[in-house]
Amino acid sequence: MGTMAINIKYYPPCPNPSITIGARRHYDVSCITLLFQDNTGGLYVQGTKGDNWIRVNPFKGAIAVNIGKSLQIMSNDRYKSIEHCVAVDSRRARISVPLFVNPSLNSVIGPFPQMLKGGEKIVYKHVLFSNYWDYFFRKRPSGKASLDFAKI
Ligand SMILES: O=C(O)CCC(=O)C(=O)O
Ligand SMILES: [Fe+2]
Repeated sequence: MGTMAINIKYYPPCPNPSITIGARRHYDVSCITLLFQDNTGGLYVQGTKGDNWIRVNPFKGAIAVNIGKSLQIMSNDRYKSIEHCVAVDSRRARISVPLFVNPSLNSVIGPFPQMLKGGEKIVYKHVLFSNYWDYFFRKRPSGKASLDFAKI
């Protein structure tokens, strides 16, 4: 069984958005993050070539699903985690509610055999999730290089 954690985030209006950031660029350590957001907007994800930020426009009733680093390991890179950040708005407050779905701390994570195509090279070893968690948060703020911990 995994664990779930919910955050409730309030971003007040900010008079100077060009020199302020709501949430720094980072990856999530989770398997997946379900993100409920109001209609203010402000979430950006990194484009796949790593050179542009794409605005995730809020859509009434929609839940944004973000892949985290743990699912990237479990899927042997088939599902890649995405870097994201939050910009603030000069006039409008924003509320977002991310629900993080994580492996339990005492579980061992690694590529699922069912996820591997025939002959696919395994790129991650099995690691205790609590050790990976510690490593990830020692590498604050971004989690960017955290996959090194599990790389073969
Ligand atoms: O507020 C948001 O839209 C995203 C928050 C986030 O990325 C996080 O809490 O990890
Ligand atoms: Fe995040």
